[in-house]
Amino acid sequence: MLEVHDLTVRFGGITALDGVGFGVAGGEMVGLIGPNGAGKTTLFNCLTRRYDPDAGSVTYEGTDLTTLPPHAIAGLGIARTFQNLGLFPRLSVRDNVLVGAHHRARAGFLSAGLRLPGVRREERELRADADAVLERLDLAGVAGHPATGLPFGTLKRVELARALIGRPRLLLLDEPVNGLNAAEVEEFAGTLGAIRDEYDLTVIVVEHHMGFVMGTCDRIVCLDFGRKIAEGPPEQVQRDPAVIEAYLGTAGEEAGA
Ligand SMILES: Nc1ncnc2c1ncn2[C@@H]1O[C@H](COP(=O)(O)OP(=O)(O)OP(=O)(O)O)[C@@H](O)[C@H]1O
Repeated sequence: MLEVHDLTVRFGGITALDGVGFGVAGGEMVGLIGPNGAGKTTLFNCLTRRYDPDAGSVTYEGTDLTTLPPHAIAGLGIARTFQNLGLFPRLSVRDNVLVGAHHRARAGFLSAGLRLPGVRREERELRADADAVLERLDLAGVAGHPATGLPFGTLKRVELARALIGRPRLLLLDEPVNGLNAAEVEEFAGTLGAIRDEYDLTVIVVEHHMGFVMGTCDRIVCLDFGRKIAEGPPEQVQRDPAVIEAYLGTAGEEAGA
């Protein structure tokens, strides 16, 4: 489904990604790990066209993403969540979720302004979809509540709901369990596993919480200083000397164990 080939991104003197390559098959859940500054978010930003790579390619179902404008990404079925939540504090939970469906709305400026019947039908459909996603993620009770003031664990689920309403086939999760307590992490892992099947998703997840990554992912790719230093099944990557060395000194605070 996705083929990352020889991807290189430089910021001035810093090489954030240095010839990184790996593939992701449809239906897989791949964990992207590595110490702070390894290049994980930069890689996500290349997949969603926020950054232009200096070299390399990203092929998604046969299309080279690097040739497309950023706004085309959602329409291809790629959605992401953000490490620090990208929600609008004053908008209700439902409206925050609906923001994730913007590329599905077909109505133009004029027909929307005139509120033609087709526009009203489209709005009804999107609202019904939003309500279904909210219900599925146990958010129906806070649908009308502004995002501000809600517990962090709830906001993380709102962020996931907003990605899901875009009907993605490839879901990119940036530190989805960061800041959650142990019980919330376990619950999120269970929800994600179920949703992955229900929505037929392929998932790439960046996460420092090793228990979560190793327990939920089929395969792990580990970056360090912009390079891929290991790739394989969780049990193999966990034992990889290069991975252990990369995490030495930071393992205690980052492992989230
Ligand atoms: N827009 C930018 N301008 C300059 N340098 C950047 C930019 N974005 C990332 N970097 C640098 O690129 C390197 C990789 O950063 P990146 O955020 O991708 O790492 P990461 O693995 O996601 O780290 P973390 O786990 O802390 O989120 C770092 O040295 C970072 O400082």
